[in-house]
Amino acid sequence: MTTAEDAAVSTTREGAVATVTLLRPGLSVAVKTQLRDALHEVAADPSVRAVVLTGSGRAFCFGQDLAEHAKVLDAGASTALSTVTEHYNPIVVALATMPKPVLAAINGTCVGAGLGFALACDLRLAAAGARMGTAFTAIGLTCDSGLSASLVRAVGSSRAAELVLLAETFTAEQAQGWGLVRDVLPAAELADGAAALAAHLAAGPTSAYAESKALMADPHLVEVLTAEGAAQARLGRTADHHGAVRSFLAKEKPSFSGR
Ligand SMILES: CCCCCCCCCCCCC/C=C/C(=O)SCCNC(=O)CCNC(=O)[C@H](O)C(C)(C)COP(=O)(O)OP(=O)(O)OC[C@H]1O[C@@H](n2cnc3c(N)ncnc32)[C@H](O)[C@@H]1OP(=O)(O)O
Repeated sequence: MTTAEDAAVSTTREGAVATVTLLRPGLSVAVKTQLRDALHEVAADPSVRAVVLTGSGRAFCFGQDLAEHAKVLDAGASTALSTVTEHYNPIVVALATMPKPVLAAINGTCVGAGLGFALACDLRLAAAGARMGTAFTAIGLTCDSGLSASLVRAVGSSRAAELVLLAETFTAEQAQGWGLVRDVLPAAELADGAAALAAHLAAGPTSAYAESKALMADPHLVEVLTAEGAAQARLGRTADHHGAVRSFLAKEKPSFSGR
């Protein structure tokens, strides 16, 4: 039973629209498990006909909580990989296969697995100036949360390679120019803008949306997620990854040996 102070994710309802909010930007085990469970709940609820995924405060999602992750790495915990199979992958599959429209309202910084989650949604709105990025290679990892396929599908292989290999952040405005984001709104108007679009979709032909999503979905999603998990398992043991996480937390520039 999650008590109020433990709540890392909240779900609110406005008519047939459910809004799932990440209350913390770092994907800790608590955030991931509560997000996975919240998405399963709204997916199974026939009275929910559209879903909004958003964050709170300045950030949408920072990706894996690196402070928590460092403890797992230091402990050499074999559970580290299960986070991909038990947390990340079920969240992405829930978003991508939910039989109703899912909007990401990107209220602020959106990087790493956070970007993967946003791209697993059907539509994206973003706050003006929100920074987005892949982040993975900057800490010696590769894509997960389906991003190795969803980013290529969204922006093309050339730009996807640039975004993954260079791990530079980009703005919501740039994302809009690439077709990644439907609309960029002033931060103060994002929630209302997302609510209006979600309400419009919630009043629409839900079965037709579900069938359309199924037809347009990536037929290789599960295969992609499995391959990403295997790659993360290999990379998660590298000195580069361990060193980069330590450097990030120490606010130092990482150095990479290439292994
Ligand atoms: C040994 C056995 C191993 C077995 C196998 C292991 C498997 C390993 C793999 C497991 C699966 C991993 C899945 C990974 C998913 C991911 O998402 S990886 C990517 C993680 N995210 C990042 O790397 C992003 C890091 N953050 C940044 O790049 C920047 O912070 C930013 C997001 C671009 C924002 O920059 P800016 O606006 O300049 O703000 P900052 O000052 O940098 O940050 C503000 C505060 O927030 C803290 N913070 C930011 N990101 C994180 C994070 N990811 N985790 C924890 N904390 C974060 C940052 O430290 C600042 O904190 P304060 O200094 O206290 O304010």
